[in-house]
Amino acid sequence: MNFRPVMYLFKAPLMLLFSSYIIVSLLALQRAEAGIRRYEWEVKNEFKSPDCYQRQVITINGRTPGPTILAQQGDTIIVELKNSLFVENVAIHWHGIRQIGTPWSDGTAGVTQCPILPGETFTYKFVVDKAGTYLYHGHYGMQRTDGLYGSIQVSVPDGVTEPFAYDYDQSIILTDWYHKSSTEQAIGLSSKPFGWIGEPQSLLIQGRGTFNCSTLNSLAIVPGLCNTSNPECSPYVLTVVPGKVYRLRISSLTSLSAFNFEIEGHNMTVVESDGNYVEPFIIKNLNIYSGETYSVLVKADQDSSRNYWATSNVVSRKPQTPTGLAIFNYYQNDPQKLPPTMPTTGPLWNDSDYRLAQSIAIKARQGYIHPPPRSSDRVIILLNTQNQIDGYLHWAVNNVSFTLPSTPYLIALKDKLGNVFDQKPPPQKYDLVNYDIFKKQDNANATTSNSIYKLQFNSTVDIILQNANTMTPNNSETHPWHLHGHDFWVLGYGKGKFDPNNDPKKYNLIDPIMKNTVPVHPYAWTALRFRANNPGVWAFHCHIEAHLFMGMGVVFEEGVNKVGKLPLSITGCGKSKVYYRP
Ligand SMILES: O=C1O[C@H]([C@@H](O)CO)C(O)=C1O
Repeated sequence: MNFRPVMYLFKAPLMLLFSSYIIVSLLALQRAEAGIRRYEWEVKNEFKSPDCYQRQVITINGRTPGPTILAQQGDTIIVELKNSLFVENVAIHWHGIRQIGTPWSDGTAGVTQCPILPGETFTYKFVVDKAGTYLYHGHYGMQRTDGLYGSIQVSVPDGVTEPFAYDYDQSIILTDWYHKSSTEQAIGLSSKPFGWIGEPQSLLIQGRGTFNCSTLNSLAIVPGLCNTSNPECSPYVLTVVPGKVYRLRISSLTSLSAFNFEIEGHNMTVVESDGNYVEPFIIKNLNIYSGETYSVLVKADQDSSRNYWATSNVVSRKPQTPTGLAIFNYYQNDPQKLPPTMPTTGPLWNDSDYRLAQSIAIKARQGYIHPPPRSSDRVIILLNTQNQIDGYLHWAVNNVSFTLPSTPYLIALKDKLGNVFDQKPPPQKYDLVNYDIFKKQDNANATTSNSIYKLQFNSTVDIILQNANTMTPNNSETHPWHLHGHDFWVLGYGKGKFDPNNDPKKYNLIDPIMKNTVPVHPYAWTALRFRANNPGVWAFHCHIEAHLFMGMGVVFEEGVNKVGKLPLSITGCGKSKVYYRP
């Protein structure tokens, strides 16, 4: 009897099993590979005309905004960043990414790393652990203002669906734009007499705006410098197909301005903010502060025979900058065809109640609520003020204006490099009884310091941001505060002075949204809660570029002894350059 066919009968399934094993393994390899997103970026100085006026900007691979990072939850992002700037250092912060286990990749020069020197290549490597809308931008000096920024879009893992449906997904970054470089701005801010940056020259939507060249002072006119027919500054166009739903990931990386964003004739349903699902609410226009991100759903359900305006308008400060314009273009109309209407002008710039109401409306989405701890272990009240220190204008928190040490905190603390910064802890609160937040104050005892708050690892911390009058009578501004390394619960907002005995009773402990950036409104307070459970050193600061530069920030340390071995690549400045010499 010939057994061969029988053998083959056994062999065939075995071979099938084996080959399918190989295919599955190969697929698995591909999956593992697909989980790594590698980028090579070159950061350069170039001339560009984002609003038709040519100035020096900072580009990534020739672009501002830089390339969008598209990733899936759980992916590892590797960015090899070559600093080809002529004379400036650089660092890039991954805004909204918590950097769990990789605090050295947060990209905050002076806090988590030494800045990257010209000619050097630095590798950022981190995991995007939560789906949502995030950003990246320069975090050295005020380089974000020079156009060094972009979007990070993280999608849900395979097999998971979002709690809302849409047909298309698009990131749109809103900014304000200055004709002076960040260095010129920084010189003014740190001079005597003080040179304020002033209001922006134009507002950009996804890196494009239009400056009215005819308003240039005749002395400033250099042929070709301002050219409205330059294609670089043609308005941003979003082409939509009638009947389709668009998820627009609207974010703001302004230097100074708070915005109101609107798409003429179209409602928006807010569904996500800073990487957290929002209980959907419908709005005509969106107030958005620097450092915030929102996903809104927009249905292209209006008259498809015409185009519509998408606009950004300055709110909270008296607008002196023309409306930012983009075109919401219904497919098959000419994308350049201007809408037949006047662009929308937004709400009254000084209607803070309107903005406060929208802040209060934001709640966590049902089914996606992360309830906060019922109580906290520590309450830190941070009074936001303007001050004069030795004749220089600063911003301060509890009368301490923040400065950076030359040795980054993370290296100094983790590797015990000694007292490279002021060891006296900054104040936990201000004089709640006597300080009048409604009056211009001298704040004569204000100082500058690089001291930090040390938080007990795993403790629950409440932060109360208390706004006050500036050094201008009858003036209080809006400050968007951004926390690195964490999302926090937004427990409440209130007008006037925070009352530690009664206001906490009104906190929302049921369905507060978690965010990483939140505004404190004029003459008002905002209460946040977070768990100090991410080993590292984290900045918390006003996201207005000039205000941070003027000292409006603090730093938190938590569980630094639990941080893994620091990569050598983050060292090389301050005391760390001596320490690591063999
Ligand atoms: O920091 C600031 O300085 C100016 C003004 O207060 C002094 O010129 C202003 O509007 C700020 O926000």
